[in-house]
Amino acid sequence: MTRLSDIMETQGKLLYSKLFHKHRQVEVALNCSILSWKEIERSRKRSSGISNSAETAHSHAVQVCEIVSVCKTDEQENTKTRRSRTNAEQPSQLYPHAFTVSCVRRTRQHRWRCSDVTFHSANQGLCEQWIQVINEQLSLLTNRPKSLLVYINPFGGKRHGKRIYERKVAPLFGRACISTDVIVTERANHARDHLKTEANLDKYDGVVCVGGDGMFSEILHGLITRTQTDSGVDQKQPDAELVPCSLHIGIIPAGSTDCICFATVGTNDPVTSALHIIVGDSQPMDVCSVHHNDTFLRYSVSLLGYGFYGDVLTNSERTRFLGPARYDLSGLKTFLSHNYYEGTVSFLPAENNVGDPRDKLQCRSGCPICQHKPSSKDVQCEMSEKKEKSDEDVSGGWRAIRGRFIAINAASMSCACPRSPQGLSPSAHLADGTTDLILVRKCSRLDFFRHLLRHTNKEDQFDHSFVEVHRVRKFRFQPQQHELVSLEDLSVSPISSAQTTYNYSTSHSRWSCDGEILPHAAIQVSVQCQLIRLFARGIEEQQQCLLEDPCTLWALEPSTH
Ligand SMILES: CCCCCCCCCCCCC/C=C/[C@@H](O)[C@H](COP(=O)(O)O)NC(=O)CCCCCCCCCCCCCCC
Ligand SMILES: Nc1ncnc2c1ncn2[C@@H]1O[C@H](COP(=O)(O)OP(=O)(O)O)[C@@H](O)[C@H]1O
Ligand SMILES: [Ca+2]
Repeated sequence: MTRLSDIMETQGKLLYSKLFHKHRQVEVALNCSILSWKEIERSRKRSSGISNSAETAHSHAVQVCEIVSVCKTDEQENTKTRRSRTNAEQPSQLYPHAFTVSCVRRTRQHRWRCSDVTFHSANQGLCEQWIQVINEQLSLLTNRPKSLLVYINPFGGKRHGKRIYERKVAPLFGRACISTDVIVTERANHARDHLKTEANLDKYDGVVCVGGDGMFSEILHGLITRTQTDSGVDQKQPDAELVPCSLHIGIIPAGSTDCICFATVGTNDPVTSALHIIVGDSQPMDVCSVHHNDTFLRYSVSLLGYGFYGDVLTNSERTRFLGPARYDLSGLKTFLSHNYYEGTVSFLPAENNVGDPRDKLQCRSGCPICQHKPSSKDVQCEMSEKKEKSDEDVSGGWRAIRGRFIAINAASMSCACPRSPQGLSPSAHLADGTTDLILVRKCSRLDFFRHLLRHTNKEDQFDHSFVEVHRVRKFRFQPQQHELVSLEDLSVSPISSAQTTYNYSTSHSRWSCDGEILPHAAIQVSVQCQLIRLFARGIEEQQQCLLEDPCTLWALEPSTH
């Protein structure tokens, strides 16, 4: 059977009608990618040569892929609108039928909102036809999730996770006809364990995490482990070729730092995140696998931090009851302690085609550097070419730096968050298969303060003599001495030698791995390119927002006259 929309498409537009919007007559047109409308009277003036500067404000357009839903307007709503005007000649009284289109509207600072636009008509059949044709177009958008598995951490951040989901997110999912199974976690690792073994993942198009970076880490581990188990891959092998996860992960921010959400969406706002999930955005993301000798420890997507950030996290656990403020208090305490740690960092630099941490080419929506996904074979190939070219290179391209460090940070993404809107490494990429290794050597308190302060403004935090940064594919860290003695032995009783009294707890820091403490200081890290995908699109440039502005889109449309 030929669909109505197929017939209309052969005539250029899927649908075109004169309808009423906000008591004014408008021309409404739909093609396969854009729904647009403009006031008839004003557009006539324009065609007769009268000033058009004000008219563009009355022309609107929305991309079909950013329509959340379309439905018949509630009869009561419609009556209310009509009664609100006293004039008996109001067109909406003469045109009692209506349909409402809900769509994405961009507001300030990368925030999205859901806006309703209602069109009226005298003809009920015409309204039904509009609803049917728009719905047909929406059903062609196959990237949109229809069924989601939602995990809520009720204790993350300010403990508002459940309320945020129920009040701000669930109604939007309902409007977009997305079905959900919701699990409110009852203990730490509940979500991870459920994903690993119990959940029937065939039922879902994605998993939603309501919580902070720690909760995201649970979902990440559950999903990666499950994917490897189902594909027969042993993730514990350091050289295992991991299989990318087929389900997307959505993040509704309800934690303390929420840097993974902030760095992939541009804001920590539950409604914005819900809308990115609804429209089925897709952002691939690198995952670091962390091993101790040949033992698998954890995965990381944001910050692996030894020294300062490891200590901030360790010290903050005791004051978890303070919520997000625990990090500021612990940050101040750690800053005043001004500890440094000795060790050797070895790393395998990335090839030149992925840029440099100081090139100021920030990863944004549609980032060209992240478009090209090198296979592990490509990487091996480029590495061996590099090795051949360098005569003096006897280490397979690896470099080693020994020193005393206040902080060793590996940022696989910018780690932008409200505390640091540009992040720890502003030019790090979400999906280029590399991590930015930042080494902050021993320096004065004042110098370290200056370095920290630059994370809060636009100054270059790498422009210090005691800071260096490298874009790497793999790295290792070996703390000074006693790395083979277990943590418990060392932290309980300091080991004495003839000349020195050695105290593990002051000479070693701990690694913070996306907000979780690792049990070993000696680690090996390898970046797995684009192992997971989020319901996000990366941070949109200002320019991209402008292009998607309704007025601009209308100007691009062919005339309907
Ligand atoms: C002088 C002010 C300096 C401010 C410097 C801010 C740098 C912030 C960089 C944050 C990078 C965050 C990377 C992500 C980490 C998260 O995985 C992880 C877990 O998140 P979750 O709780 O949501 O699960 N979060 C964290 O580890 C929290 C890191 C927060 C660090 C705050 C540091 C504050 C430092 C304050 C120094 C004060 C010096 C004052 C001197 C007078
Ligand atoms: N029901 C629960 N009870 C206690 N801890 C939980 C529960 N659900 C998740 N967690 C754990 O809480 C920790 C912090 O969660 P997160 O949502 O990241 O909040 P925050 O950003 O405040 O740290 C995570 O390590 C997670 O494993
Ligand atoms: Ca990266």
